[in-house]
Amino acid sequence: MRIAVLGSGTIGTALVRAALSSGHRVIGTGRSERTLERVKSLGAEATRNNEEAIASSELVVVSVKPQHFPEMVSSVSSDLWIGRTVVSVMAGVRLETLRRIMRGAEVFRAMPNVNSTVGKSATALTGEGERRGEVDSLFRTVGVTYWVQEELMDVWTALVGSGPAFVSELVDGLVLGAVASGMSRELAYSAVLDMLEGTIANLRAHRGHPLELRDNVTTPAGTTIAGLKVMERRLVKSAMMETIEAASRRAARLGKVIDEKISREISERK
Ligand SMILES: NC(=O)C1=CN([C@@H]2O[C@H](COP(=O)(O)OP(=O)(O)OC[C@H]3O[C@@H](n4cnc5c(N)ncnc54)[C@H](O)[C@@H]3O)[C@@H](O)[C@H]2O)C=CC1
Ligand SMILES: O=C(O)[C@@H]1CCC=N1
Repeated sequence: MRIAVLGSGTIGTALVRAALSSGHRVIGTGRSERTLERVKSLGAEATRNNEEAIASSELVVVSVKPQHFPEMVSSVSSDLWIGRTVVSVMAGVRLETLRRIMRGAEVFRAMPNVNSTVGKSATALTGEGERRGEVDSLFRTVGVTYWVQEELMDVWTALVGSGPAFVSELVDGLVLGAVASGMSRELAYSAVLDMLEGTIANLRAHRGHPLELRDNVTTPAGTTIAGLKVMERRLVKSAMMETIEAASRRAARLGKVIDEKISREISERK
């Protein structure tokens, strides 16, 4: 298949790589010379011209930032979408919005995460169409896939899309705590990553509630309960809950704002 990736940034580049590794022919677009050179160095074609990329491809991945989407689609002739399969990885932007601007295309949404750059994304997919299998295969090249109802995309975006940033903040906090207690940053960082990997393996092996693992670690009058008391006093769990809710609300808001811009764009075209 011939695949176009519109906006070859962090996620777009991971998908260019994935598509090439699956034997597809790929054309990536970007605005800067640096982006185009990077795409070429991976073995794909590169162009600034989104229309040229769409016209020559069966499957089109839209991986520009949501804020750049209205401007990007306004520079593309609406006829070009007819008969294409389009997959948007943009946060918030709804299928309904995509269908309205890309008449005649079958549209899907995907929400991967930055771990796609190391083949370890968990990607939510939604939408319907004949190329569902090909869309699934593309994202399985960068990790695991889950087909979900569109209603879940905003919270998925918060939990899994933004999740690596939240976990990185927690990792940084743990490392700094160890540094404050006298450990070198380098040793602490390596130790935290090993501890996280082990904890994930343990949670997956036991498949119970995470609090069962917590209780197995927590010795009466021991070290863990001393730390847990601080987490409880500082409302860490509550903060994590609010973090996911805030990010999810932001995804929904972004979708609404982009939908309004696209509606204006369509009425101006008429
Ligand atoms: N970064 C992440 O962890 C995740 C990002 N996403 C979504 O993926 C999309 C891309 O995000 P990133 O890769 O982080 O952004 P990025 O900024 O790294 O990449 C976007 C690329 O699009 C290019 N671009 C902008 N307007 C363009 C146009 N008119 N034509 C061609 N190229 C254009 C930019 O120059 C840039 O290279 C966003 O919509 C975001 O919501 C989804 C999941 C995770
Ligand atoms: O922060 C963002 O909006 C994007 C979507 C998910 C991860 N990064």
